Amino acid sequence: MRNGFLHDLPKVHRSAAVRVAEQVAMSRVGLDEDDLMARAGLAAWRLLLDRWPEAQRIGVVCGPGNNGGDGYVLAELARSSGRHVFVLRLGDEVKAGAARRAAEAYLLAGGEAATFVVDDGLPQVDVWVDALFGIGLHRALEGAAADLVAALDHDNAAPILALDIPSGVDADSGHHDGVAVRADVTLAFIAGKPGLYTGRGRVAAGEVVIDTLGLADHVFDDLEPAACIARIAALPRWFPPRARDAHKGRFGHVLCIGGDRGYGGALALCAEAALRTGAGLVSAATRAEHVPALLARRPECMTRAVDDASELQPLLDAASVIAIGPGLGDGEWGAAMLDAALATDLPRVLDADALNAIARRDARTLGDAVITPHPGEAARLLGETVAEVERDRVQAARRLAGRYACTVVLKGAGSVIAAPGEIPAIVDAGNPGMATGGMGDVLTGTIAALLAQGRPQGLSCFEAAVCGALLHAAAGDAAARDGGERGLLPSDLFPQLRRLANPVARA
Ligand SMILES: NC(=O)C1=CN([C@@H]2O[C@H](COP(=O)(O)OP(=O)(O)OC[C@H]3O[C@@H](n4cnc5c(N)ncnc54)[C@H](OP(=O)(O)O)[C@@H]3O)[C@@H](O)[C@H]2O)[C@@H](O)CC1
Ligand SMILES: [K+]
Repeated sequence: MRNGFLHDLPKVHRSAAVRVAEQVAMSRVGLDEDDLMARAGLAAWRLLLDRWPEAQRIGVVCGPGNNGGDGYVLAELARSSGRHVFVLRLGDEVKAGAARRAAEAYLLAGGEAATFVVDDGLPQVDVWVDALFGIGLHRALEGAAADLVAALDHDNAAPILALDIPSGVDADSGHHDGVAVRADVTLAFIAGKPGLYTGRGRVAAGEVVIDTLGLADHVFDDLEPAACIARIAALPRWFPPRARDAHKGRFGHVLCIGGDRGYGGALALCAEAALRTGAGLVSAATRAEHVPALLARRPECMTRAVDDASELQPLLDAASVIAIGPGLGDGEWGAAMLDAALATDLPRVLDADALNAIARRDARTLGDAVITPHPGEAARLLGETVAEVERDRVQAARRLAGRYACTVVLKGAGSVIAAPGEIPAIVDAGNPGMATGGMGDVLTGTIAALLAQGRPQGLSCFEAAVCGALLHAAAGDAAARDGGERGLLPSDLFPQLRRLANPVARA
């Protein structure tokens, strides 16, 4: 792995930044709103033709703003290409300017349009285009807009292409109140928006395609990105082949601590993930009763019985990175282990019961650490509700990173990684099959192993967290392709972790 590799990741921008970029482009290049709308409508029509070349009946739902304007441009292109096009609009008058001109051009050319009436239902079409609302949405959908979105959800079997953002989704946060279009494909204009990649917005967007509308990157030069997007395409650059003269001491020593009585499995998953992600050495410190099972399962892991913190000390002395939390429990034993781990200055990954303990203690000094909360743990760590965390996952991860002065991986659909002073990253991989017990333990071991291998070259906690969260999600996708999402086990990720961590060797 190389330092600074995150600089290459594609960036996404909030809607306010997109509007500034649009103004910069218009003033520098001499484009106007109609030009951009014409480009947006054309890009959408081309994508529709590419994805659904057989579609003859095309329905377009058009809202009152410029997102609707994009829809009218597409409708006219489809109509003039001989397709049967049907525009459904809301009762509202189309906003003056480019959107109204696009609507008038479609209607003057003889295009069909009707106002949506809930009792009439939806016409049968081959594809729907969602051009109700884009980045100008400021409130939850209600009335006819909500009824139309519900009809698209319940009374329609045709695929949906959303323009810019699925209507009802907040482009910046991905939040919606339960009423939002669920698209098969979303074509984002000018730049990706964070809300397309995480939380509910990720689910609503389906596949995301970006069209810059011909605007050069420099229109964003002075604008702080909202996040960068980590995709599987980055993995080969992050995992170059190992030096031929490498030795195990070069790849760090991960010490996994956890597995109070009755919780040995979580620690076994964490330790095996660290081994499969390429740590040079892996040790496990756990309750005596788990030692035989762990040794039998993975003799490569140096498993030790630890009853009190004094027995842990020699293991801490030998380690280069700590992974603590899986199966740690909420008893005195776990608390003593956590105290001993936090007393070192070793880099550490904290998960599960370690996070619950930290939330109870209100500790604020985690040092060189990665924490990997799911939304429930994040809510406890922040003293907020899960709904508050999920309403804007990027901001919640940033709040956590600020509060605990460490790197945060907020798990869930589109995991978000944040750290003080870093542009947050969103993982564009993973699937619902991964929502199962033990997946987090694998993530903890994966990140710890990357942290160990990066040292002493200086792979930061943030870099290891982004790389590890992507590797873990991509391994989950590969495992799901090989047998399906339902019934996917955390241990199914192990062969995939190894395969994905060796992309060059594989090619
Ligand atoms: N900017 C660019 O670079 C480019 C932008 N382009 C396109 O324009 C889109 C942005 O267009 P936009 O600004 O006109 O906003 P849009 O999303 O159409 O909605 C605004 C309208 O909806 C209304 N409204 C809002 N919420 C509502 C609600 N809950 N329920 C009901 N009504 C609601 C709101 O009314 P208001 O609240 O202001 O009274 C207003 O009338 C963008 O996503 C992209 O597709 C491209 O053409 C190319 C370049
Ligand atoms: K839309």
